[in-house]
Amino acid sequence: MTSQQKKVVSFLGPAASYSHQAVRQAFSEDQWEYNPVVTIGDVFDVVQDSVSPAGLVPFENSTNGSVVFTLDYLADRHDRYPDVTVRGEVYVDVHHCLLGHKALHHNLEDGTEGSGTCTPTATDPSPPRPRTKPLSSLKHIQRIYSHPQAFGQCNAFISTYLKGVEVFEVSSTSKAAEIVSGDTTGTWAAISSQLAAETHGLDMLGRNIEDRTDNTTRFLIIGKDPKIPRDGDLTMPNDGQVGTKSMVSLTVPHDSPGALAKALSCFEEFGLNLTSINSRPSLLQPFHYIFFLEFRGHLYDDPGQKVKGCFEKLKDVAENWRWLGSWRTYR
Ligand SMILES: O=C(O)C(=O)C[C@]1(C(=O)O)C=C[C@@H](O)C=C1
Repeated sequence: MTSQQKKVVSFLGPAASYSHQAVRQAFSEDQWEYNPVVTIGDVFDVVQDSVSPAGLVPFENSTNGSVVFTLDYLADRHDRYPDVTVRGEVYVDVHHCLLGHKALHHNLEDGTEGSGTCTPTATDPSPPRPRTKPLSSLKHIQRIYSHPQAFGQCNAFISTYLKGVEVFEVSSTSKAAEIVSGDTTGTWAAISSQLAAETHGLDMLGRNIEDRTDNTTRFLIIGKDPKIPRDGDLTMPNDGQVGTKSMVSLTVPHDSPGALAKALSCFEEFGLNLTSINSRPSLLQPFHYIFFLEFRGHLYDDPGQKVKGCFEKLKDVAENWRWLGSWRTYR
């Protein structure tokens, strides 16, 4: 297939981000052109504006929770993304590395000294133990760069071995590696992937520095036309499907006792199993919320009319609600 015939999938770049790795898992490079963009908002923009029929965004991490940037775009408070729907999901095992430049006079003992435990304080009497030790001295490190999500997944390592080091939040983990590759002082480090170390020729100062071995990020595939990517367009096989999921966002009358319970009972009534609930400020009034519900079921593969039945009921109890997509799941 020539590059002109390929469809475009957009994701949070630059190359070597975890989003890029998720794209490689789900979209064959034979059929898809990979388009790294700068922010999660850019992914929504190019999908809504039909520049790209598919996009991929991080949604939640098993250690650090929801990716609030993505929830905020799905909340679509300014009606900027009326046609964007979720079309699929991809899971990536996330193993972070500390990347930078080894100290010139490097003494291994410098980096691994201490008991590997963080000092207990009044606010954190039993701080978590890091799973791994640095691979070389970190005494020279003065700055660490990464995506806010990645910092939240490596608390124990940072608070034990990089205490007091200045933290810089950037748009992605691969952006962090790119910035550190341009460092001429040799004192900056990035929390990023093994692929980013190879891409930017950085030294590995720490490996598997995430707090938990089961650290996993779930990404959502978004599209505009519900037929793209249509079943079978993805490299993900049709076989191996374990079920379906859908997502809705909703607001309920704030001063009506039981309003949220009534909305949730619509799912119970039709035997639809909820798999996640998130909320973000609605920004209509302070401390009012928009809720995001995911459940097992598919709007267009709905033999018992359960999803349609639930949505009919939801119309009566929700103030506002929106179907945000239905997709097949593989785990
Ligand atoms: O920065 C990246 O590499 C991303 O793809 C973003 C992101 C996220 O926002 O969750 C993805 C996976 C990891 O959890 C850390 C960062």
